[in-house]
Amino acid sequence: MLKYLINQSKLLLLSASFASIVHGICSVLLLAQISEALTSTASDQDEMALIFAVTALCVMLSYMVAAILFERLGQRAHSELRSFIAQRVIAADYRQLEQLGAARVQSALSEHCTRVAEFFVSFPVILTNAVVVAGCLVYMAFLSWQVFLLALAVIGFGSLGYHLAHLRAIKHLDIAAQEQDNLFAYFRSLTDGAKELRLNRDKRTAFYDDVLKRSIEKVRKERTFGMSVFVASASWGNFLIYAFIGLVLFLLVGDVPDRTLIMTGYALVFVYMVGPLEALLLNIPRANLAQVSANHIEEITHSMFSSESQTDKTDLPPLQSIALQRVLHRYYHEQKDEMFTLGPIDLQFCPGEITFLIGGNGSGKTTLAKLLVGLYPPEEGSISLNGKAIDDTNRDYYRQFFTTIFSDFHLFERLLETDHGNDLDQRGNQLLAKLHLQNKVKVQDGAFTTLTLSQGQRKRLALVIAYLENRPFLVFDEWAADQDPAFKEIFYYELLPELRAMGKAILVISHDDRYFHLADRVLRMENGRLIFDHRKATNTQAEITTPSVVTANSVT
Ligand SMILES: Nc1ncnc2c1ncn2[C@@H]1O[C@H](COP(=O)(O)OP(=O)(O)OP(=O)(O)O)[C@@H](O)[C@H]1O
Repeated sequence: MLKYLINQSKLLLLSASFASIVHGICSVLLLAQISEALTSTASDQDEMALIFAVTALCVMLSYMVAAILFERLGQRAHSELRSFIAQRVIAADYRQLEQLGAARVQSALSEHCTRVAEFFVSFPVILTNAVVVAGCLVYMAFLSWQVFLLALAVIGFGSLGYHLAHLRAIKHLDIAAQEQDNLFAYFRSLTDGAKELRLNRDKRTAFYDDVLKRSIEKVRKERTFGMSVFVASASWGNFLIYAFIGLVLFLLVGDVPDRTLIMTGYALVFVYMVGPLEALLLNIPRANLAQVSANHIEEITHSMFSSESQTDKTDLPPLQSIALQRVLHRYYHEQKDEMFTLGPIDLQFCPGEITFLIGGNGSGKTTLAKLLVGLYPPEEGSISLNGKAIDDTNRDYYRQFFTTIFSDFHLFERLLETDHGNDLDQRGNQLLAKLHLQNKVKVQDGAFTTLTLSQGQRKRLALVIAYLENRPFLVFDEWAADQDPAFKEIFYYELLPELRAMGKAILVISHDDRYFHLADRVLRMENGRLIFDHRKATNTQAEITTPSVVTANSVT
């Protein structure tokens, strides 16, 4: 992931890195000049002052350029990551997304993105300071190769300790990153379960103490431990620096004739080098944290692969038929080690027909609807549209034939269809009046004026959108369950027949047995199997598996 971002902004990164390196080199040159000025007795002071001034100017300018470029890089990385993840989420197979869960996606889009973007803030600090330290070492080698060799030995020793600490710390940061995904799910429960938490004190206390607080604590503990290991290793590095300075000043240099002069030179280099070294040691953990987040984002986006080709805008041909042949879908419940199997199911749908899908809770009605509309690809069997088989290459195209209102439907504030023409507001408001919502909400500039409505009213808004979308096949999953009796009548007696008259194919998942007689066809499911299929128009009736389960009287 980091590599991808680095590749995306290669030129900017190269320029920023170049500016950082120039900054590091100029800083070391400045040091060399200070050292020379302190120890030399030369008479060309004016020339030295001029060179010093030019170098100082370069230090300032290169720092400014590097900082601005890296800030731009950080912001760009942040926005690119967000767009990248959002696009992957949009394109991902629906089932993958269901399995991944909203909390992990939220966590990737917010916290992990921020941490990766921070890499671009710590990167220039690391780069500049690495150059300063390297420059100081070169300067040291210039002063004495023995000291230089000792410095290399200390760096090697320090790096080994740092590497061992790194392995340990990363393990804990990984655990914290995983727990953070759970934490985001609990944060959602804070708002989604606001009513339940207020109504039940024990539940509220248990949720806060045993779930939320525990998770917050776990993230804190793991992250603190991981970062403490890094800080401890940074202190170890710090100690080594001072041990090195002591060794050089009191043992290596010894009692030489020019001791004061040599000591002044070394002292200056050391004092100058300590700051950058500390900054280096403290910023490397931040880069590591970014790497952990980048790995996490990669893992998440990897599990959101898309097996389908996306559809370009196409005009849909008239719907003639949709056929399901021996389609099958399984859900595996890992915790319970249980499998729910839907199918194999054979079905055919035609335009201008109202089909009711009925059956007990958990019998598989919604799952069948998801298979029918192409949200789930069949694990076995096939689906064909107008005689043409549907596969990964045309499933997105196939889905464009449907408008659905599932029980967990989502309303977008804007009417996002692109080809509504200029009269969108007018048509939207006419439909709002038709669905008795004209006093509650309006369509203005292609958007609803409010979505703060009752659940029944929100479902009517979803129906407005369904009318506007004007797709050939409509699927209503217990749409009327939240409607008052008067509007239920309107839905079943007026709206459904009107849609049928428009030539739409309609699948209504319903428990409203008072209206079953209005259907052209009734399907009943039980335990993932279609056990009853009755078509009124042709008066054909098929009891598909166990005839004793349903009697024709129950649906006619
Ligand atoms: N996303 C999912 N992941 C795993 N299992 C699921 C998922 N959705 C549904 N199931 C399981 O599949 C079975 C059928 O569920 P489905 O929602 O299709 O039933 P339904 O007939 O629509 O029920 P209801 O009338 O209560 O809405 C259930 O036993 C449920 O546990």
